[in-house]
Amino acid sequence: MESMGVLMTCPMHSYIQEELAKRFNLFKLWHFPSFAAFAQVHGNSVRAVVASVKVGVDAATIDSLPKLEIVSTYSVGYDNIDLRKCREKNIPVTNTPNVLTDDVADLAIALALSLFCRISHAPRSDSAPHITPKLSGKAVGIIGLGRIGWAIAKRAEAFGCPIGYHSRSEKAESGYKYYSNVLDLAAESEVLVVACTLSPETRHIVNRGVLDALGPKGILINIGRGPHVDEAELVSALSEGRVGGAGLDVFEKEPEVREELLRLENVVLSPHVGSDTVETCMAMADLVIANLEAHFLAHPLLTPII
Ligand SMILES: O=CC(=O)O
Repeated sequence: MESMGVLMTCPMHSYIQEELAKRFNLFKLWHFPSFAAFAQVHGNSVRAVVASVKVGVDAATIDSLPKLEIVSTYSVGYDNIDLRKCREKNIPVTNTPNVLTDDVADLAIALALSLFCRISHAPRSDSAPHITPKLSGKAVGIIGLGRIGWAIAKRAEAFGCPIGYHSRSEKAESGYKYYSNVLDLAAESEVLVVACTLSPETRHIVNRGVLDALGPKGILINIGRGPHVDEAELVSALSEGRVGGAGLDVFEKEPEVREELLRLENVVLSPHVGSDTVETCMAMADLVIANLEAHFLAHPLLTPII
């Protein structure tokens, strides 16, 4: 498959770059001055695009690559891939579900623990008492009970937390309390976790009303996508003490992070690293490659979205 042209949209973990380069004719878009400059010279050679959360694939990119056969994103989320255009052109799209579920769920719990226990604010000496709320037993509300939401629920259950959730439909088999309305879920939660996929319907699913329902003792954890939360409203709610705290791995205008969030005391931030462990980066890379190989060998795709 060495002759198959594969375009990476942005730098990713060195393992995926090396493994793709061993198997395909790899183009690294960031080595070119612009996409237009790249497409003019190599556009006809690209049979596959490997995207990621940082740089997806829009309609114009797809239209500029006449031989494009498949898009494989090195992420579980695919909100930055133009699925409508891919459908129109019969281009399959794959993602990397399952392999990153544990890491993202672990990070959600880590952010909650860090906020409650104020780990990064703990004094170095015992000059001042460091007494904080505890996570164990707090009511946890999860927006989106998919694979990741479910894994977060299992972890929170181990902390003795009662679990509620909101999703498009009830999942009675979970045994958790279902809320058809996010406001009601927020009102009954002490920890509200965003774990749904981003779509026009879930954009700003956490708005001023939801933040006020969560209240001054509640904390918000977002390991989904930045635009799930109305960030301007979150900043106001945090500054005015209308919400207790926030643990955020994702931001509305990544990679930018609002100044106010960097200054607030009741906030813990991580730079969209939910799946960035060594093991998971390798597993995600292997899945991207397995999908590309399956496609070029005309085998069934492992994790198709469309
Ligand atoms: O955000 C991370 C992913 O979608 O994989």
